[in-house]
Amino acid sequence: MSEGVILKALSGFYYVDGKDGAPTVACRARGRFRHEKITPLVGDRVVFTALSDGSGMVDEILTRKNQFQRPAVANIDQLVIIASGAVPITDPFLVDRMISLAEWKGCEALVCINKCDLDAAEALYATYRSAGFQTFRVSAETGEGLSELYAAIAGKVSAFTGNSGVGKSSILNALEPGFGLQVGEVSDKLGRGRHTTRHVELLRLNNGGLVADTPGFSSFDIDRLEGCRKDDLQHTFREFAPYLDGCRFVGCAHVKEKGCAVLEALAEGKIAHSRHASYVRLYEQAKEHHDWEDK
Ligand SMILES: Nc1nc2c(ncn2[C@@H]2O[C@H](COP(=O)(O)OP(=O)(O)OP(=O)(O)O)[C@@H](O)[C@H]2O)c(=O)[nH]1
Ligand SMILES: [Zn+2]
Repeated sequence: MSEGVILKALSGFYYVDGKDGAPTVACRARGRFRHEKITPLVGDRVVFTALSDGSGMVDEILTRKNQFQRPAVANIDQLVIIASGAVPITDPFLVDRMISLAEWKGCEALVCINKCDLDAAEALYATYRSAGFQTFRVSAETGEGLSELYAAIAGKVSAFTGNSGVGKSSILNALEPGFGLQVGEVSDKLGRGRHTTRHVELLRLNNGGLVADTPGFSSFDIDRLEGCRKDDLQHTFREFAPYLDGCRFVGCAHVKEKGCAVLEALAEGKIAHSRHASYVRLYEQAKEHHDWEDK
């Protein structure tokens, strides 16, 4: 028996990495997973048995560190959130929602601003750096900044996400020329075919990292932060942490309360306005959702 990672799931087969250059093994899952209603996921760390015909059998799924429903992946170490100050300009709210999702699921959030050859996006860069995130400025076009990004994903399991046309495929191709992912004009990509279900796959980098190929913001399960209650949300904004104990009222929502230490920090410029605005928007969503759900 060996240990490996599921890189791809397709038609009942799970493609498990062959460590140290050994070929990927196409495995079936033991029947008991079906009886126990457990579906192996891409990213799962598994124990498998190689069979004499070259195929294999997944015997055991090791405990997951986290899991996402859309795309269906497990054990993501970090979300690499790609943004751009050039067309198509990224709405910071979408970045903040992804960051909260990452924090909620227990993975690191990295912010990577692409298309710096066209626009350096100083404000975005300053916002995320000062909020305490690893923030990169890159250009898939010129190669600027890519070596820092490459180093940050070495040895980790990363999922790249970002609005359509921001350059996710271009960055991955520039990092690993062997990938040959399809890059398109923004307008071409809006046509038919873009909405067909895509299978997630983990791609292996030469630096030991694995990356999930490019799900867009819309395909990540971010419509609502699954299970994240309005009172939990404050903890997904890491730059609020130093102030959370300083509010006058226990259970302060940090929206418009008197004596709120978060709002004071906002007024003093210690918290970015766009970040707090995203918090308020997510807070309202969480409130509505759970009011509805609790009835
Ligand atoms: N100037 C410039 N153009 C870029 C850069 N990165 C990507 N592009 C262009 O932006 C367009 C979209 O790039 P993609 O890599 O296909 O974007 P994507 O994020 O993978 O898009 P989806 O697959 O729709 O989610 C292409 O025309 C790229 O050539 C960059 O750093 N600078
Ligand atoms: Zn407060």
